[in-house]
Amino acid sequence: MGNEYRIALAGNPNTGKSTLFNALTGLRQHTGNWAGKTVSLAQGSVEYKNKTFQFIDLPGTYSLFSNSKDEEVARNYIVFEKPDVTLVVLDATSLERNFNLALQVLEMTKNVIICINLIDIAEKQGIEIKERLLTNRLGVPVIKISARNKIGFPLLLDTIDRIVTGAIECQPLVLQYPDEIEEKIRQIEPHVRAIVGDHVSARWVALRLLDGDESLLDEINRLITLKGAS
Ligand SMILES: Nc1nc2c(ncn2[C@@H]2O[C@H](COP(=O)(O)OP(=O)(O)OP(=O)(O)O)[C@@H](O)[C@H]2O)c(=O)[nH]1
Ligand SMILES: [Mg+2]
Repeated sequence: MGNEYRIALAGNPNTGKSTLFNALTGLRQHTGNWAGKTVSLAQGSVEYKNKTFQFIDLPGTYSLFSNSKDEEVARNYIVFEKPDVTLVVLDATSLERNFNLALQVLEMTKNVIICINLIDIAEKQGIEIKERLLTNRLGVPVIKISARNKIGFPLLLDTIDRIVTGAIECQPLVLQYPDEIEEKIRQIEPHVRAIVGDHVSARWVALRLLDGDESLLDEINRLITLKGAS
């Protein structure tokens, strides 16, 4: 299945992930105007340039730590299932709040596209979004879309295609923490890398360990045990 790629949709609740998913895949997954609607992972595919893009609609979450089952589901999918590309869907009318999750995803995985959705509403409100500047700052493609009006889809599909073929190489911004934390990361990271290898970002795991994320440790333990048994 060399021509099949998995594309995950992540984002805050109510940013239009399921609307985008339905519009792209033609599947009629129920969407609603309230938070936390998506609980199971809907999947649907799109054929594009002799490739199959398998889209996975992740639950909407405000962060990707271990605060809830939904956060764990979305986080585990991005980190351990390793989709070929992760789309982060943001609400153009509340970018500042939405970027919190986008920055978390950039710490977790490399191949990311930031989709700034609800651009129709933002334009009506006079909000100007400089996607080129954002692309340069974040090191990954930033695309303006309107899922409901199917605006921006050709560029989005083409950008996915160019990432999976290697024509675009994402170089996500590495967030710098205060010196004290960076020093701790430097101490922990090599030990983490010895355990997780290149499969998961060692810097991200080190940060989560510093944060005392025990649920993540349990998940890594579970995966190592499974791997050892197979
Ligand atoms: N005006 C406008 N509304 C949109 C657009 N995209 C989505 N919406 C609306 O935003 C609301 C939320 O959309 P959903 O697709 O359910 O959002 P979601 O991200 O899947 O939400 P959760 O599953 O709860 O995380 C719905 O009322 C959509 O019709 C858009 O481009 N423009
Ligand atoms: Mg949804």
